[in-house]
Amino acid sequence: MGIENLPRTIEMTESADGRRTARIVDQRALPRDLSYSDVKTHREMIDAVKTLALRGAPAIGIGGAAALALYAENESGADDAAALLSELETVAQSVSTARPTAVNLSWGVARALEVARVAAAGTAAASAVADALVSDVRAMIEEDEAANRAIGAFGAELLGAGTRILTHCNAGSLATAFYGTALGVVYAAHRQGKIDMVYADETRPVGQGARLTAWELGRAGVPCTLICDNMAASVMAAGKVDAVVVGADRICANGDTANKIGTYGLAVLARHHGIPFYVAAPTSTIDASLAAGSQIPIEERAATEVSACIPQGVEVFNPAFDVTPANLITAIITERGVFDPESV
Ligand SMILES: CSC[C@H]1O[C@H](OP(=O)(O)O)[C@H](O)[C@@H]1O
Repeated sequence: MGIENLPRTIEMTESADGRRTARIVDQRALPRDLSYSDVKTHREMIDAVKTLALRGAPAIGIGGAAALALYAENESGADDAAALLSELETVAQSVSTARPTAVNLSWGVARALEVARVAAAGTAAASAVADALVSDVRAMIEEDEAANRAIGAFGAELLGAGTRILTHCNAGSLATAFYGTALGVVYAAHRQGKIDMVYADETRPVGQGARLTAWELGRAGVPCTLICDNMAASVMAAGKVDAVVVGADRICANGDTANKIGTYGLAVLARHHGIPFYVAAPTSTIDASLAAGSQIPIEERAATEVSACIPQGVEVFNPAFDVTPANLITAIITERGVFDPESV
């Protein structure tokens, strides 16, 4: 067992019929089945992101860029580079708004659009633009894994022997191209023999912790105890947690951080119990255009995610994320190093 047992979350390949394909792990089927979906159009990618087949901030950033590459290779009938670029400007709008909170999605789409613009400036052939888009998605995948391994290394330095971590949702290999951010810290520290236990919050309502984090850690051979979200306080009070490490979907200029709903509560609990609270994220998750967390758009999802049996006439509130203020975050771990939240 080890991280080599983990699947690659997204890869650009070709299907048997020769069409360009983004092969993704269909995370909706885990932990029951490890199955893959072959995404061939930008609308299929939008659907994969909206339905959480592909999820996790860095992973959907790569998916967003792949959507433009798939459009260019499989859908466009443009006669030349200029016409294709014009079509991609429209496609980019629909892809980048598939989910509002993780800045990585719009970051990945914007990067792809710039790759297309640069390619189109140097060629009249639409096929050359498509090739450039596919190549850059592959580069993005490699860069993301490298960033995660750097985050892991920096994060592991913060932890001592016998560390017990609590984490929330899935900021693991499945949320990225490979290796993960918060779980990247866990994997690096585990390799150094520092991890005694990882408490994984189930993470209501969609269960990314139970379905994905516990599955990943099991395959990687990392000790994991699954808990309900409402057990985190008691586990901390019992002195069983040495550090909380979570991912992020958007980090503002002042260090306020959006992450899976329930993260803010963990930060308050950690502060009450004197436990360090770390956010692990690549710099592509930083949105310096937003001054503070109050400006972060918070996705609200379907009521049916909360419960299958909702009494007639009962309202349901299902925000998928919340914002942790910078003053509750001990440090933000990026591929460039560890930073105070206010100076990230
Ligand atoms: C490193 S992934 C960041 C972030 O994305 C997850 O949200 P979702 O499962 O809805 O895509 C969760 O907030 C992770 O911490």
